[in-house]
Amino acid sequence: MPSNAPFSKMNGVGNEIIVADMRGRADRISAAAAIALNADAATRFDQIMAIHDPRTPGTDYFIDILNSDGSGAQACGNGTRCVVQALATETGSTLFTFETVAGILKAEDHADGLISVDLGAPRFGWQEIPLAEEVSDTRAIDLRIGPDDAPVLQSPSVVSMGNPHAIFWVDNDVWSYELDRFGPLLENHPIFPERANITIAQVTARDAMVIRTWERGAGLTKACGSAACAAAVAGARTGRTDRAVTLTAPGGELRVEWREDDHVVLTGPAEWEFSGFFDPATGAFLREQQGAA
Ligand SMILES: N[C@H](CCC[C@H](N)C(=O)O)C(=O)O
Repeated sequence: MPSNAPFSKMNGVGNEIIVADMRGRADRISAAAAIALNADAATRFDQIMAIHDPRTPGTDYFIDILNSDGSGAQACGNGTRCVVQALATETGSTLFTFETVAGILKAEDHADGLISVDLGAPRFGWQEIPLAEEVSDTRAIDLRIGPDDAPVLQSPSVVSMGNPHAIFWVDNDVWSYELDRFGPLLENHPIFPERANITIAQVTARDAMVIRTWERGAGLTKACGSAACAAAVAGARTGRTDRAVTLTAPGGELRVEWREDDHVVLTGPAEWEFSGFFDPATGAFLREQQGAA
């Protein structure tokens, strides 16, 4: 039976992340293990970032991403920053190239303690997001919540950052919308065959917005990095904002730049909380005592 694997509980502006060290082993973290870890208050998480040995020359590691419901995700910006911080502490390197199921991404640990992740180019085609039916303009799709003549949320911009996102633009305070009630309906709406991450965004300046996200497979989170990227890109694409934006999520601030070369770069902090060992098959874990050898 494979032995336990080391993990660290971390967060990226409040996005709860478990970084699991699966290097040197062939097994994968099971959905059951993810669900068990999420059921314990000490290890409750939004995503697990599992670091595996590299599969492709030129990449440092392969990263598997699991949501707290056990499903897989293709991208996780905040989690990638946590991975960078863990690996930078271990190796002293500051530049990393990761492979995920969505492709290759590069990340950098800056001297000021912030970490940048290049999530690559956004995709706007309806098949790429994906949507269930042909939509010619993904800047605003026909989808609403609430009565037809007085919708509460409507006409989201949709974009893939490797994973599917819908951004609903709102005029009022983002806290005045019942995202916990609408989130599950929108995440699972038939227009999204692979479900979607749902964000409400209030633009407050050409370079600033406030966001809240209901994550696919994880529910309400304090921040979602790829959603911040999707919101910034959709803001610029619809003429609401410039291409460099500071986004305030419930857990803190993230900076996103949609560069002229089409790459989207997310910058923010990462924070270590505690470490331990867990069983990737069952999720049973032991917390490392601070100061223990
Ligand atoms: N928290 C993550 C995104 C997780 C997305 C996941 N919920 C999905 O199923 O796509 C982030 O910082 O980008």
